[in-house]
Amino acid sequence: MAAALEIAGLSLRFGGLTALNALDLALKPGEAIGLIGPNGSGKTSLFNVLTGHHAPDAGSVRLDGNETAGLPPPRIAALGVARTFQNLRLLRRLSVYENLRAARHARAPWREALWQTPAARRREQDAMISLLALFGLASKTHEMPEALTLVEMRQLEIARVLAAAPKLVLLDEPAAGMTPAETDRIIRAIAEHLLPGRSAIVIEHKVQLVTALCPRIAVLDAGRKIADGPAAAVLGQGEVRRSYFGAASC
Ligand SMILES: Nc1ncnc2c1ncn2[C@@H]1O[C@H](COP(=O)(O)OP(=O)(O)OP(=O)(O)O)[C@@H](O)[C@H]1O
Repeated sequence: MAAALEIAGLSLRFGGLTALNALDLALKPGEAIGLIGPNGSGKTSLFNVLTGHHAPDAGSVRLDGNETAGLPPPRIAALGVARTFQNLRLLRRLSVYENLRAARHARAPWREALWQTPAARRREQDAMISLLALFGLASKTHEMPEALTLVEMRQLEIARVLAAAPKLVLLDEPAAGMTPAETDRIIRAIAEHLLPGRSAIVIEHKVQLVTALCPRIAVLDAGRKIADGPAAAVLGQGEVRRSYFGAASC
């Protein structure tokens, strides 16, 4: 089966610091992979290259066979890559509904946003409201993001990703700051609404979330991939346990 995402020999440097070092990683269509590694191991840098926020120093990124490395972020978003951020990036001056609509139009052609017929605008409104309802936000449509709880903000971020109808989803610590019960809720929302039919990379320090969502895990350490395979096997490897969980847990 052709890869949905194929990363080969990817390197990214910041001056003398190598954030990504000759990284290879391939995802099949519909595959969800967990990406773990200690702080500073290059996880967010990889997302930044995949979304076009950093141009790599070497290597290639192919999305459905199309080279995307070095393209600007709007071009990559238009090709179907959407992400969430570890430190939420909601549009604070826009309502919940407007946040969702802006995310949809980040992928849809601008002409579509400008020249919508009243019927098309109504259809879009209905679709956006249904999406908010999926994430338990129907009663918050006109609220500003600051009025939401942390879980609601993260639900909105995930709804924004879904509104962009992406092929590849990049989730950066979607349960950061959440209690175990809240983490369970977000796991359910991601599993039921976001992952089906899409490829995904999930960065997360919480093993509970990674193992619930991702049958496969890759591990980065100092910009290199040190393990990649079925979740249970990878988490059981001595090198991974030493690098990720610290010597105490070995
Ligand atoms: N814009 C930047 N300029 C300079 N150095 C950077 C920049 N972004 C990241 N780095 C460095 O690149 C390395 C990889 O950082 P990155 O944020 O990708 O790691 P991470 O695995 O996502 O870490 P964390 O789990 O703490 O978010 C780190 O040493 C970091 O300090």
